[in-house]
Amino acid sequence: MSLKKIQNYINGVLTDPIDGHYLDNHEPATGLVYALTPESNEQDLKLAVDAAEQAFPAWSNTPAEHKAKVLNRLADLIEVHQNDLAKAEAIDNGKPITLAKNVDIYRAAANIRFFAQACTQYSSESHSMENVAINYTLRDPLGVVACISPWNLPLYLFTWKIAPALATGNTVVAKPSEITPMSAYLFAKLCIEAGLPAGVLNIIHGTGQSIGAPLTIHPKIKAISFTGGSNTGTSIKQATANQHKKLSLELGGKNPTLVFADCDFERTVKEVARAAFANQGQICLCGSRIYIERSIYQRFTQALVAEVNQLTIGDPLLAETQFGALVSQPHMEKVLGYIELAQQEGGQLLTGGSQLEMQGRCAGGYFVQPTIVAGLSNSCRTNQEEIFGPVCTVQAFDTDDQAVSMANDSAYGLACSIWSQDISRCHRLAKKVNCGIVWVNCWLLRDLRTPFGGMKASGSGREGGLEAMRFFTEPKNVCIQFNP
Ligand SMILES: NC(=O)c1ccc[n+]([C@@H]2O[C@H](COP(=O)([O-])OP(=O)(O)OC[C@H]3O[C@@H](n4cnc5c(N)ncnc54)[C@H](O)[C@@H]3O)[C@@H](O)[C@H]2O)c1
Ligand SMILES: O=C/C=C/C=C(\O)C(=O)O
Repeated sequence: MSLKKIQNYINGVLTDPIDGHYLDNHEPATGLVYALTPESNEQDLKLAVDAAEQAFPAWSNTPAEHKAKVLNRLADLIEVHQNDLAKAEAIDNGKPITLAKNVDIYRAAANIRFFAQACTQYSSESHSMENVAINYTLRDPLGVVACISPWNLPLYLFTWKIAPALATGNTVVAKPSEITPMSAYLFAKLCIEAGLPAGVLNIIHGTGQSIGAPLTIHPKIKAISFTGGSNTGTSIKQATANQHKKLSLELGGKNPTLVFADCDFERTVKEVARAAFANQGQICLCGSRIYIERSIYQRFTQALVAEVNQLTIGDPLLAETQFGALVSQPHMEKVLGYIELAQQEGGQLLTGGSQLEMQGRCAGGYFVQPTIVAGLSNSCRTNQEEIFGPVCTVQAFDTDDQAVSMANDSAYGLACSIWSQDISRCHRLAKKVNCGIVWVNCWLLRDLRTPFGGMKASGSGREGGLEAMRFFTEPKNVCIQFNP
């Protein structure tokens, strides 16, 4: 069987990489190579950046209504093709197809629609100095911007960046993860069908080393919106330090979940399990450090284990599957290594702990049991390092202050969830936890208008809603004095 070759999308055309180099693209559920991803080089990159540069004057002067029309057409096409896109995402990433359809693909269309509308409503501020002068603030697009995205929510996080970048009049060179390139490739075809002008969006495939790093330091790139690991974020910061580019870095997490005795018990068990294990724990927002008030610790952990043990684990392509495969063999090995470490550090497995041997089509897949570890202190590596897989720890706390200090005892600061019916307590703690996103009695509930991002090693800058519109534009104040 000949393998499907993914193509770059440069200047409005699907193109093969110039020197013909490809990487194997594995299906995580089977371990088999099913497609080839371009390992593009700097010549491909030059074509993409030049195309974006040439497209910038016309696109940046396109009326908002027209940009909105094209973007809405793209969102419509995502919806028309939602089943195919969800299937592609499940094959490429290993995530359950139902999750792909209801979260990844649904939200990809929603992102594009949101920013299509936002650009028609975005207006600049003015500041009157009574009868002396008026200031108004221009918000101009930046030029050619880079959008670099990871493998865990491939199309969703891709559109998370390119939708606001395009809506504000920038042109884009985007690099999806080389591990999950398929949905971005299919998306390129939809861009052509939607009539997005050539060069406005260019999608270039390849590794971080061959394309990611050269893209970030390219002198024509004015801003970088990056989602990925904290170490990669640091490299980008260092590599671009003397170039004065605008940077938005959405990085890793090691998110605390705080469960109080007065929570709505049954619902909290279900949601805390979902927060820890959705997408096999491969969401930067997953709650992987679970802190439980001591009076309910035993009952809650037992119920959590029971909840996790009844998850339907299996072929990502089956509608009933709730828990699929990890994204790659190296990632699976990393996660299994952490499970080993957790035990060396003195942790006890309450459930899980091993690779799962599957039957039939999925026999060679990268499946790891959802794993819950107890008995570890906060300071051990298992509780300090991002595992980014189906592994969480449980610990007991006695007081609100102790819960906050355990939550904040981390290099990361992305998200926290708090489960209690005492809303005053939730409000008090929400102010005290050091992270960019706090969910109270919910997790991953998203309003696209809200600021999204983290503190400390979880990144700098915010995207989402107005924050994204601001990131992708340069404010320029114009002060006009009236005739004295
Ligand atoms: N904060 C968030 O919103 C958020 C969302 C999703 C994932 N993440 C984080 O992403 C990580 C998992 O994703 P990953 O393994 O794909 O991350 P990664 O950092 O390895 O890769 C992310 C992207 O950056 C590219 N890249 C790699 N090295 C580069 C370099 N030197 N310069 C420029 N680009 C480079 C990759 O090819 C990929 O496209 C986890 O740490 C997770 O927490 C964060
Ligand atoms: O893995 C990271 C998940 C990011 C999610 C979002 O950006 C979002 O929910 O908007």
